[in-house]
Amino acid sequence: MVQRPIIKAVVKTFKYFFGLRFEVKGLENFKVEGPAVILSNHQSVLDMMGLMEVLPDNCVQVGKKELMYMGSVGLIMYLGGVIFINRKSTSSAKMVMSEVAKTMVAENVKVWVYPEGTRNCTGDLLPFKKGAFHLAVQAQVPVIPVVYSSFTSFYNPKTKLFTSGKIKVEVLPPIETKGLTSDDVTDLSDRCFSTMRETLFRLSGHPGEAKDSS
Ligand SMILES: CCCCCCCCCCCCCCC(=O)SCCNC(=O)CCNC(=O)[C@H](O)C(C)(C)COP(=O)(O)OP(=O)(O)OC[C@H]1O[C@@H](n2cnc3c(N)ncnc32)[C@H](O)[C@@H]1OP(=O)(O)O
Ligand SMILES: CCCCCCCC/C=C\CCCCCCCC(=O)OC[C@@H](O)COP(=O)(O)O
Repeated sequence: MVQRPIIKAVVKTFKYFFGLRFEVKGLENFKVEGPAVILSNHQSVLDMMGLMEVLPDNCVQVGKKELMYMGSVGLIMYLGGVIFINRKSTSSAKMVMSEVAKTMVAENVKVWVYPEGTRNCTGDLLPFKKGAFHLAVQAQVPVIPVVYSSFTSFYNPKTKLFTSGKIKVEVLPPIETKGLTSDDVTDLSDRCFSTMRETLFRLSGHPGEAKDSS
């Protein structure tokens, strides 16, 4: 898909306009052979810049179906291969995800999912939805967590705070799912949640947590 690198290159440039800097660690963790499910925290539309900053080749994202109707932006997402799901219908979303489990393996594609299922700019994580973990277990592919530090020091839509800022990004080591079954989904989700929350607090200098000094 020739359009994906073009979308990535264009969206990446938006950071200069918004005064955002990214400091990325762990990109080598994306170098797993074959498909994988990538998970990340989701704070705001600003995440689209963070997504493009690290997006590996051959990777599509899962998005809510309402985004498809956002005019030309929806069309660009469609052309970029975004998989649209209906969050209001668990059965329809599950059906789409099980198709994705088959095609990602057949076509060697990585799938990026926001397991919180919605934007959340509180400086913490929302409880994870299960879809991404069922997907990884059904496809028997690793899960790769990616964590972005909290935006709260420079971005808060409620108080209309929006200044320039630095976002720390860490791509964590892959977590294998080979041999896991649907009975293991809750454990897998809990494990990813704890690891990602710990990393979020470390990267953001959350009170009571060791602040990342780099
Ligand atoms: C110039 C401009 C250019 C712009 C270009 C930019 C391009 C980039 C675009 C990027 C798009 C980004 C979009 C971001 C979003 O839209 S985030 C919102 C959408 N994403 C999600 O919602 C993903 C996370 N959600 C899930 O995974 C959910 O689980 C979901 C599948 C949607 C189902 O929702 P829900 O029912 O609310 O979830 P639960 O997790 O509570 O599940 C209920 C029970 O069902 C079981 N379950 C879930 N999934 C499966 C499955 N696949 N197979 C089997 N069973 C499943 C789950 O275990 C629950 O049952 P139990 O309680 O465990 O018994
Ligand atoms: C003041 C902020 C202005 C920010 C503009 C930043 C520009 C960023 C680059 C890309 C252009 C727009 C792409 C739009 C994609 C929107 C993805 C998104 O964030 O969808 C929200 C969805 O996940 C969850 O929705 P809800 O939180 O449940 O509703």
